[in-house]
Amino acid sequence: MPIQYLTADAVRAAEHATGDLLANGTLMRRAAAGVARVVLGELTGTGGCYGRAVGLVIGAGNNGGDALYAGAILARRGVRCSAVLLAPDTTHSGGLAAFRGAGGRITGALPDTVDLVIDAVVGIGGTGPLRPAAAAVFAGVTVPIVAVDLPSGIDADTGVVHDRSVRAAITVTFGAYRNLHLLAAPRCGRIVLVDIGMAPTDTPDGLFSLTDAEVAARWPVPGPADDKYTQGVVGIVAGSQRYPGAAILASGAAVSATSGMTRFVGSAAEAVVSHYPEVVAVDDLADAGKVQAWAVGPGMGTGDRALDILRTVLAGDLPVLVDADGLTVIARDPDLVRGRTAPTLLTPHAGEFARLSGAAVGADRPAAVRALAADLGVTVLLKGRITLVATPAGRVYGNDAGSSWAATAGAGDVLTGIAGSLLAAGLEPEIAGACAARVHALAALRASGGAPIGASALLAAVRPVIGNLRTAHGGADGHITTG
Ligand SMILES: NC(=O)C1=CN([C@@H]2O[C@H](COP(=O)(O)OP(=O)(O)OC[C@H]3O[C@@H](n4cnc5c(N)ncnc54)[C@H](OP(=O)(O)O)[C@@H]3O)[C@@H](O)[C@H]2O)[C@@H](O)CC1
Ligand SMILES: [K+]
Repeated sequence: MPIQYLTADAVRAAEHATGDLLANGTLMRRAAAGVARVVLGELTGTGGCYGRAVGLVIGAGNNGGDALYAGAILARRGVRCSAVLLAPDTTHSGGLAAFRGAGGRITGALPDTVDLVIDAVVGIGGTGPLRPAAAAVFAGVTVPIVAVDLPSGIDADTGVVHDRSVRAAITVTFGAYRNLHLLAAPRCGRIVLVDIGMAPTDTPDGLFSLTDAEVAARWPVPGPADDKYTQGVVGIVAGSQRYPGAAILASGAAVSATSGMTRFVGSAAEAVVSHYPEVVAVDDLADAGKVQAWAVGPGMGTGDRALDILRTVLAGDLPVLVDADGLTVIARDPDLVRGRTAPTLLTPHAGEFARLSGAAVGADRPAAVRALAADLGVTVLLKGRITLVATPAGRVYGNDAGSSWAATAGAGDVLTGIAGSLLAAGLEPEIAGACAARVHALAALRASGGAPIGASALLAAVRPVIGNLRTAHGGADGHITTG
């Protein structure tokens, strides 16, 4: 099952659906126990709990209540707990009584020496940046911060990171992930999901991510009856004689991502074959031969020839991926793709997205990518540190790349080749996009090892990453016995 991320409203609905558990405070006690468990684990791992000092920053709502109950548990375990109350008149009363009763102290500011700080300013009820008083409390904090539900100052639904916001080492959340845990993953640190006994319902048009196990399970693998044609032949249209790089990278990625066959169309045919002799490369579309999907656009130019190729390919009924220069052509004439019934995947970066939609992506990335997908009636993959793939029906798959090393020239061409080959293998466009984004990100991480990389290094890591994913998730191939 994909991991689901909920909006604040959906979280509240799921909490309310628990009935008594919400009303009698059981959910909050469970949430607090989860926070305390994580904090105790951190303290234990860094020298022990007894006598250690923890500071709590408590806001006006239930998020503060979670932390105060957690503080009570910590205090009873010998942790010295001090809480700063940002809204003393509206502090959660039950939590405050429990905290005080267990020996917790209320202070005007965080003590100079604390081992860890708990951020309980706001949870899903927060809006906007940290207010100045809250920001002032965090200003000098250098120790790890454990965020309750979310790092305060980050929008729960859009993941917008306001200029005054918390950067957490660990985020402890409850019952289900919230949108920001994907959309602002780099600010959340390690995310711990605590089971509090609420069961969110599946929202088809929600936000999801694929687990590595799912990516491994969906990756096309040739079966005993397969030959080079049956696995899906991808046709790459990219690059030019003058600029062969995009052609080579996209074709190489297609060769690496799936077994079977890659065709190439373009004036860089000779250069492509010199790098990848297994590619069947021709200059003209008319000579291309049969494919099961097209991946069109990187470095192909934006002139009449590009328009002709796109017109021909998009008029057919095969799956088509369009990237880079191809997107510039489509931005001038969106009717080329609008209403297309065969699977169609557009893979813009932010600049290309703005050209296609007529406006910058803006703060609410899921909303923007959903709107463009719905408007054009095709699947849209918006590149970025958090790549988002939206279907016209509004379902979004996100992938946190875990690093930004893939922000390098030519990396997009590699993504085109991977996703194009997955389309040819028959994956739905949103799954092809999500799986390609995941493997692309893992390849960047593997290739980098902490140092800058170019797209060639990323491409070279694609095959080992797929192999590792499959091995790690039960995709081992048969073995040969001898003797
Ligand atoms: N329901 C349950 O039993 C369970 C709930 N759970 C927990 O409850 C959390 C949701 O609680 P909630 O709804 O009380 O909202 P919450 O996020 O604590 O605070 C909102 C208040 O803060 C204020 N405020 C707003 N923006 C601000 C800002 N930028 N900077 C500073 N202050 C700001 C604003 O108050 P104002 O000052 O405007 O009066 C607003 O009313 C949820 O995330 C989870 O942790 C779990 O225990 C599971 C069971
Ligand atoms: K918080």
